[in-house]
Amino acid sequence: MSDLVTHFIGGLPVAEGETFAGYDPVTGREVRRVHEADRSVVDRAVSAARAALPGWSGLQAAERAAWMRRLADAIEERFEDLVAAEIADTGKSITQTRTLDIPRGAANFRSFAEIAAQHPENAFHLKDVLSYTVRRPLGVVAVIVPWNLPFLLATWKIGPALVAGNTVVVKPSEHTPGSMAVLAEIAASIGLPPGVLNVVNGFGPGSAGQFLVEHPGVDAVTFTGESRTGSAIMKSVADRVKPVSFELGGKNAGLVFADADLDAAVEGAVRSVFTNGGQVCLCTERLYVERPVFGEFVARLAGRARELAFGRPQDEHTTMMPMISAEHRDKVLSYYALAEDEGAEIHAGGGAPRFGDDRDGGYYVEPTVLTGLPSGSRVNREEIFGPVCHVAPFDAEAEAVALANESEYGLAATVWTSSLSRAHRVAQSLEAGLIWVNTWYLRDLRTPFGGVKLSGIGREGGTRSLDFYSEPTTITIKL
Ligand SMILES: NC(=O)c1ccc[n+]([C@@H]2O[C@H](COP(=O)([O-])OP(=O)(O)OC[C@H]3O[C@@H](n4cnc5c(N)ncnc54)[C@H](O)[C@@H]3O)[C@@H](O)[C@H]2O)c1
Ligand SMILES: O=C/C=C/C=C(\O)C(=O)O
Repeated sequence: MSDLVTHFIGGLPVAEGETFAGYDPVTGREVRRVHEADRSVVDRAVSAARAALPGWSGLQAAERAAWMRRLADAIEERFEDLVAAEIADTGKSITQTRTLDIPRGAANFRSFAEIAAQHPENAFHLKDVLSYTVRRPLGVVAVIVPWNLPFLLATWKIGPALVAGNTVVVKPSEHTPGSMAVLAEIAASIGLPPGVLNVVNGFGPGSAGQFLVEHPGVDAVTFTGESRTGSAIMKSVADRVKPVSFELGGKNAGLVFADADLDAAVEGAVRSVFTNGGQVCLCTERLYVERPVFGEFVARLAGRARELAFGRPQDEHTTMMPMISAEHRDKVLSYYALAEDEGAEIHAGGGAPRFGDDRDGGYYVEPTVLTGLPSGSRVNREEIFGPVCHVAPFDAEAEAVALANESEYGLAATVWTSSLSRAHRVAQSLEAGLIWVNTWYLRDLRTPFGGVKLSGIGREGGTRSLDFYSEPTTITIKL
C-alpha cells in the first residue's frame, strides 16, 4: 500500500490538503502519511457525488446490481492487495483478514445486488383504485465508518447505498484509510462512473467527518462508531433533519447455563471475547455463568486466554492482535488498572506483554479474564472495546436476564444452553438487537442488523438496508 494516501473524487485521486501520520500498530512506527480533507475538498467530493446522481439513479436497478457484481469480482482480483492494506492499518492477523474482513467485502456487494433484484414493490388494487409504491434514492449519502473492521463495515454500507441509486462520499477512520484507497483504485479500474464512489480522509470533529455530515449537499448519513459520536453527528444534522442510520457501541452480555455444552460455551466465549483483539462491537465483555459451572468455566476460559498467540500479522497462527492506537491501548489498560483497584480477581492477563523486539513499540495488551466486580462497576457498565471480559455467577434464569439487561447498551448477546425452550424464552427477553444461541457472529446478510438503547438507531441488512437507502412514494390512481 502507498505510503501516501490521497482522497478519491470524481473518479480521480486527489492529493490535496495537509497530511497526517499513519502508524503501524505492531511496532508503533509511522509508516504512511494521509491527506486530510478540508472543507473545500469535502465540498468537491459532495459536488462530484451530486453530479453523478442523475446518471447513476437513472440506471435500472438491475444495471446497478451488475456494477455491484463487477465490484465484487474486482475485489477478488485485488484480494491480496486489500489483505495487505487492512493488515498494514490494523495489525490484525492474515488468517482473520483472509477469512473475514476482505471476503465479507465482496459478499456485501454481491448480497445487495441479489437483494435489490428480489426486492418486491407493493401494489394494492381495490375495486376502482390502484395504489402502488415506487422507490427513490435518498441522494448523496455520507458513509462514516470506524477502524475495527474497516473494509467490512464500509462495504456493508456502500453496497446497499449504491444499489439503491444513491452516490456516496466515504470517510474511513483516520486510523485505517488503506482498504478504501484500494477500493477507489478498483472502482476506477472497472470504470465505475466518476462521482458514484468518493473517498475523503481525515478526522471527525473539526475535520472531514464533521464537514461531511454538516454539508448541505449531503442528504443522509450512515454511521458506525461510538455512541457519543453518533450523538454528536445527530446534533450536526438536526437542523436539516437528515435521515441517519447508526450502528453504535455495545457492552454485550453472554449467558452460560449449567445445561450448556461447556466445551462449546468456552470456545464460543474465546471467539466472542477475543476475536479481532476484542475490537468488534459484537464482542462479549460481560459473561454470566450459572453457579454450578462457574468455577470450571472461568478456569477454562482463562487457560484459553493464556494460549492465544501474539505472533506477527503475517504468521497464520497468530490469534491476538494489537490495539489500533497507543491511545486505545492506554484506554484498555486503564480499565485493567481500574478493575484491579476495584478489587477484581485477575485470572488471565491484566497488563501489556513484553516481546523483547520491535513489537514492544506496538499497541499490544494481554487478553484478560476478570471476576469479582459488582454489576454496577464501571468495568461492567462502560464499553472497553478490548480483549477483556468480566465473568459473574448467577443462580436463576430471571436473575441472569436481569443482569444482562442492566446496561445502557443493547447491541448483541449470546445464550449457551441445551434447552430449546430456555433458548427461545431467554433470547426473547434480552434487550438487544442481535441474539446468538450456541454460536456467535454467525451472519445471514438478509437479516436486520443493529442495536437498541445507546447501541444505535435503525437497522441495516437485507431489505432493511434498501428501506433506509431509498424513499418509497405511494401513488394511488382512481381507475
Ligand atoms: N454497532 C456496530 O456495528 C459497530 C461496529 C464497529 C464499531 N462500533 C463502535 O465504534 C467504536 C470504535 O470505533 P471508533 O473509535 O472509530 O469510533 P469513533 O466514533 O471514534 O469514530 C468512528 C468514525 O467517525 C468519525 N467521527 C468521529 N467524530 C465525528 C464527528 N463529530 N462527525 C463526523 N464524523 C466523526 C471518525 O473519524 C471515524 O471515521 C466502538 O464504540 C464500537 O463499539 C460499532
Ligand atoms: O464491530 C462491529 C461489527 C459489525 C458487523 C457487521 O456490521 C456485519 O457483520 O455486517
